[in-house]
Amino acid sequence: MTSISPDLLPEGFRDRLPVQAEAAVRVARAMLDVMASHGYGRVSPAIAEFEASLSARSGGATRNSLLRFTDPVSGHTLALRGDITVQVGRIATTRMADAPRPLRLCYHGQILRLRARQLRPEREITQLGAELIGNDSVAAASEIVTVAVEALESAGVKDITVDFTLPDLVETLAAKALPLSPEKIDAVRSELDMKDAGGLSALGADAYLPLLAATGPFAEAVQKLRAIDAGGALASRIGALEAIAESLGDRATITLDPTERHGFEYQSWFGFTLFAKGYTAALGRGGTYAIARTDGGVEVATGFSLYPDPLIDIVAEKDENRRLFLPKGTLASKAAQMRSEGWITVAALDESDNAQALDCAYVLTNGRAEPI
Ligand SMILES: N[C@@H](Cc1c[nH]c[nH+]1)C(=O)O
Repeated sequence: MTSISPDLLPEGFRDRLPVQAEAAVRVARAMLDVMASHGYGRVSPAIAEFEASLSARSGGATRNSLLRFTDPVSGHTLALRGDITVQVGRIATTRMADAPRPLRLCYHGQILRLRARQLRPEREITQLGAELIGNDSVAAASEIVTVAVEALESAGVKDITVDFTLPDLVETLAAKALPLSPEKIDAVRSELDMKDAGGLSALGADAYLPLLAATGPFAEAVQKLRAIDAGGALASRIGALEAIAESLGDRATITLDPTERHGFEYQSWFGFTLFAKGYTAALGRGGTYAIARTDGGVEVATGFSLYPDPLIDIVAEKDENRRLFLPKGTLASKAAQMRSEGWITVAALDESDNAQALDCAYVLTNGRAEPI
């Protein structure tokens, strides 16, 4: 493929050409079909919204990552969406506030980031996911993790790993079992996130050091976490993680990294990241969270988002070429028959059209598809 001139598109944006664009649709279709089959109704939120409401719902952390602009029509600052989950929350608590709970919704679209991230140079990213609104129980988390894994499987992803985390672990322990002054909570959280033992000691938070070791394959890591669990503050969390893990069975490898916070800006007691063999970056993320309601209350929810861009190129590469060249003069009825048999027909418009040049792997010869 010809290289792209750097001034054709801004950094981090890309066009998909035929084979990749088709693979993107197929991957999305397969994943959305899984969500639909579990009862998730599709919503399609707006690409841009008022910046103030979008960032208020995004949990401060994403405010600086939104791409903003002034709308010449309304005069307001708008932002391009950076996470469709937040928009689904807005829809659920406004226009669908009276819909029965639990409310199952799914979505698919492009999101935008102001800046590229270390492992992801893209700024326009495909996001696809499901949100279960009105429930953040173990049953809800088990369903969400299962649907997420099934959605990845539907796109041909194998050797999936689900990494569990406890996003509010530090707050939970700091409340009583391992007391911390409120101003230290954030600092301890970020040292744990960076796995920095020295940093923790410097903060006088040695009691939190063993948490760094409670990481790895689920069964062992959960035992370590239980051994640390001062005063049983985490007993119900540990039980919940075990129940979710059990519901997954041997469908995926499960690991635990209880102090992982990165990317879990608004999740509450449960979070998970999806990885798969052959992919360096995470393919998805999810967890439990709370959505602000218009009456000042909150509503709990559980959901996941997948980021399928890296697997689209792989699916595209594996694509079998089913393009069949139809020489000039082929009967329309024959062409229709070949399409109904699953062929992609490419009709010659004049005698000079060439099968190979038109990327066909087969030519219709004596009424049959013959490989070139
Ligand atoms: N939208 C979140 C994941 C998520 C969905 N629902 C709950 N959490 C993300 O992309 O990081």
